[in-house]
Amino acid sequence: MIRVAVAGPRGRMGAMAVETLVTQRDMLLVGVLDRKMAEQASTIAGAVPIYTDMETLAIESKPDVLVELTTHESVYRHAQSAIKEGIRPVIGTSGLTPEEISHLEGLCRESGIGCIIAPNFSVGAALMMKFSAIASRFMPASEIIELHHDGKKDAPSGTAELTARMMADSKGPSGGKSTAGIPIHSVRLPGLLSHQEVLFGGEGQLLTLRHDSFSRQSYMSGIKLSVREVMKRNGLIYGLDKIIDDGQQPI
Ligand SMILES: NC(=O)C1=CN([C@@H]2O[C@H](COP(=O)(O)OP(=O)(O)OC[C@H]3O[C@@H](n4cnc5c(N)ncnc54)[C@H](OP(=O)(O)O)[C@@H]3O)[C@@H](O)[C@H]2O)C=CC1
Ligand SMILES: O=C(O)C1=N[C@H](C(=O)O)C[C@H](O)C1
Repeated sequence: MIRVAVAGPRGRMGAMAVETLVTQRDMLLVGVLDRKMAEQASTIAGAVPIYTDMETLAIESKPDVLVELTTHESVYRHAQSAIKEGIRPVIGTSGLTPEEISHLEGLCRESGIGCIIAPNFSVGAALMMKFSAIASRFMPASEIIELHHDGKKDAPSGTAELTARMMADSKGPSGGKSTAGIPIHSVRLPGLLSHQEVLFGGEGQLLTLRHDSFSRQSYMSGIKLSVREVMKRNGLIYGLDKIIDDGQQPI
């Protein structure tokens, strides 16, 4: 049994993750981390206790894995405390800086535990990133347009940042390692959920790679896979694409 905790259980993603994880036969939801207790309850999803600090959650519920789905303001703090408590983070929250990711990588190495940061848990988005990395070797002039619902708090999206990083890495040293070379445009509108286009311009041609999430269900398989995989791995993995082997069964 993998003992799992979820941070951000009242959120759009966290609530769906709780619903999904409680149904998994090889997982036990042992606690949730919220910043306030629910109005009149100290448990959710049956009898799962609600905690307001990581240390108490760690001591009382002893999770193996923390699924982090809060905000860019709290994810770094939660991830650091989890690793220090020997809890393996599966981070879906966007907004970690490159410096914060490097620091978490060091903490994981020191502690000898795994951590997965997946700015996008949907398999389609992971494939879009892989294909974009390949395309950028042949068509280096490119720009990213990410489009999200108007409730999204951060910009640019974590998906766009990882896509740009993978594209820059794939161009080799001359392409640079920063995302700065690849412009990212952010659109926030009601009616949208999560969408991204990567445009590659060439002489008399345009290649467009596009991914759309129409429902947050698109992320649930990736969350389940990440919880299982983080138990088998050591060190920090950045991107769902790194844990989807070529030729593997559809997730
Ligand atoms: N990796 C992926 O595939 C996906 C990632 N995301 C990312 O996941 C994150 C959450 O998105 P979404 O669910 O839409 O956002 P929501 O705003 O709906 O949910 C965030 C939740 O986190 C809670 N929260 C904020 N701070 C804390 C804290 N310190 N401790 C505990 N809980 C806290 C909020 O509580 P309160 O209501 O009190 O503010 C809220 O309930 C975002 O960063 C988003 O970009 C989203 C979709 C897919
Ligand atoms: O806030 C969202 O909704 C999403 N956030 C993630 C991101 O920043 O890339 C993943 C997905 O795009 C949905």
